[in-house]
Amino acid sequence: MAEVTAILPQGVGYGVVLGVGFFFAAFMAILAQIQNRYTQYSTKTSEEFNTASRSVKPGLIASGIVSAWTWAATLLQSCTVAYEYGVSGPFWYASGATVQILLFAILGVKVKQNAPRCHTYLEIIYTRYGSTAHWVFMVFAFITNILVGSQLLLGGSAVVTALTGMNVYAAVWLIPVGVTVYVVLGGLRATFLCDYTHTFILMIIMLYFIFEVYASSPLIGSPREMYNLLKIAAAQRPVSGNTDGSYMTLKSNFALIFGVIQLCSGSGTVFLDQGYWQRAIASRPSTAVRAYLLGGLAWYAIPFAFATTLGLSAVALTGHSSFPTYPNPLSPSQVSAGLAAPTAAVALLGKRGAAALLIILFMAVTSAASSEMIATSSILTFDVYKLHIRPDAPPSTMITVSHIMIVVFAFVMAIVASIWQAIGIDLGWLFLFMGVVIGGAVVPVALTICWKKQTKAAAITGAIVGCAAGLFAWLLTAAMTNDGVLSVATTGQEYASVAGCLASICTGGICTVGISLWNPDDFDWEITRAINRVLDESSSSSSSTSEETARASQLREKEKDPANVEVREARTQGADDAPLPGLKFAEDEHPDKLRGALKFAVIGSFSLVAIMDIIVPLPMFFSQYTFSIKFFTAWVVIGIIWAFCSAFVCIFLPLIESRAAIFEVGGGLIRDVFTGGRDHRKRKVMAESGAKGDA
Ligand SMILES: NC(N)=O
Repeated sequence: MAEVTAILPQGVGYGVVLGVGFFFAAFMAILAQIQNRYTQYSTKTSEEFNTASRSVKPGLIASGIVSAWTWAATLLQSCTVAYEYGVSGPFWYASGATVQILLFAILGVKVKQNAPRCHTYLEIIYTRYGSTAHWVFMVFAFITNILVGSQLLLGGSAVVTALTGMNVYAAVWLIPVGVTVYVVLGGLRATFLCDYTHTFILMIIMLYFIFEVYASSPLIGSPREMYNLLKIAAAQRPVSGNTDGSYMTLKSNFALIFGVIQLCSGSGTVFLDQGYWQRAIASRPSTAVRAYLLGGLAWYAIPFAFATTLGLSAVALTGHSSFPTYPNPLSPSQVSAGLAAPTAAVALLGKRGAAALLIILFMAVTSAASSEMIATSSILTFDVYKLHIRPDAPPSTMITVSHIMIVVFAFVMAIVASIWQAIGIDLGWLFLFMGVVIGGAVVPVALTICWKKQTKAAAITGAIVGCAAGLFAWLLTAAMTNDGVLSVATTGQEYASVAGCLASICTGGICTVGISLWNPDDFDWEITRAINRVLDESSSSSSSTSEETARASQLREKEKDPANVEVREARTQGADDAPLPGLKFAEDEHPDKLRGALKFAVIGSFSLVAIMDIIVPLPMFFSQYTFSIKFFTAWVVIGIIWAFCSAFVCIFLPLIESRAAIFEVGGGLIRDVFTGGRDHRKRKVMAESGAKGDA
């Protein structure tokens, strides 16, 4: 097997992992200071730290969704399937994993309708089904976060090592360091802002690769040349299961199987990951749907355009002397480790390509890892510590626990990734395995917030039986298709994985629906609507810190201004740990008002899913169509236009929406520069004296 020799010095690996990590930590520290000084939101309150005061606008939520859902695998595995199956690989990677984000728009509205003050989806499970179900689903939630977190580190470290020669364990342990610091410093809102900058950089580098490959590279430089090179590749290395072995057809049996795996496993990694619930919780009620639909559509372009660029470049350039393993193709283990994208980047652009790939990957890994960290920390804080250890914990303790749990989870991610590395599990294997183990809990979790007839027994049985059925089908298929041999290689094959994923998700769904219909519940949503309402109404007393009381007073002052709808909305949604008594639903939070948003979510998400997963691909699959040069060019151009639209959503929309806040912060900074901070101190003293007067 030809090795991929490190093209960059080790120092660059350490420099990116530590240097860029600490740069963002410092950036986050500054952002948190600015937020605390110039806005009404303080990172020192646990509501703000964990829910961003439920006031974030759709553009920033969409950019946060894109950043959380852009894993190392989104860049690497999408290129792997492009390398293995041709154009259908990126298509199924993107179409299979956008669906869950689009459908989550429905859960986003449901959570606003039925549990508007929850911090985690597990609080809803606890309130509806009690302690046993809470523990069962907490295990599924932790497995999801640990699998995703460790997979991020595994994929990220494999590429850092391949490109720079950095020790793989050093990469696994050092990548989370900077992220931990910045998440602890900033909490959820500042994490969104940091995610925004990561996504900004990621989009720019993706567009750089696209233009290099399809416009300026002397090796490819146009869709026509790519088309010709892919034709030559198909003659030399035909793809098994594709029409005529072509790389330019959606009639690809293994890509279709991969698409089904992607659909199932993506459902688990979205619906069971607190990170996506957290973004719905952080949204304004009226705009959660828009944020998820926009986020899903914007994310689609990343695997689709990136892998249609670099994954296909790897196929096209495998026979070129600049390819790192020339004259050999990548070995199966190199493909499974995710090396198609870095080898293509090196073949195209040498050291520049390696450096660009290293940075884009680091951006993806760190921003997705930050989402996993804050999500898991919220579960450990609200569901383990608050519910089961210290129900009367004051806000100041909750915030300390949140910080500690972020550090704990960083250690867990690194330990588990090191174990995978040591026992020879790579990114590809883990990617195919995840849906098998967590799929059973998907339908029970979704129905907990959507269906009043689901019973506790049905939810628990569905999740556990689904998981068991998935594991059984996975191992049985691996054994049956490999003469009884069970190994990492045989259990990492597509047939075993698709059997396990389908068995897990379908058995879980059938069990939970069947048992519920046999003896249905008639749940009263008022019970989950009351989650944290009592806490909100009573917590203005002793448990609040003086800063929180002062902040409550500031909010009361702002609230008196008839123009300040935003502050009233934040207040009624528990924006602070010390709100006023007698909270009511905000206007747009009332369940009846959200019916229109729900209808929009259902129609929008189902229509888009039908287009992406049925209407476009299936006729092209069954007609066995092989792309003509014109069709391939149009395919590439659509990818490029989509990438630009995504860049607009992720880069410009948050700026446009937040212009008032930017001016407010900018005004505060300018005032401070000209008054030496006296004006700010005066306002603070006034707010604090107002707070004392109120107390
Ligand atoms: N987030 C994914 N499935 O790339």
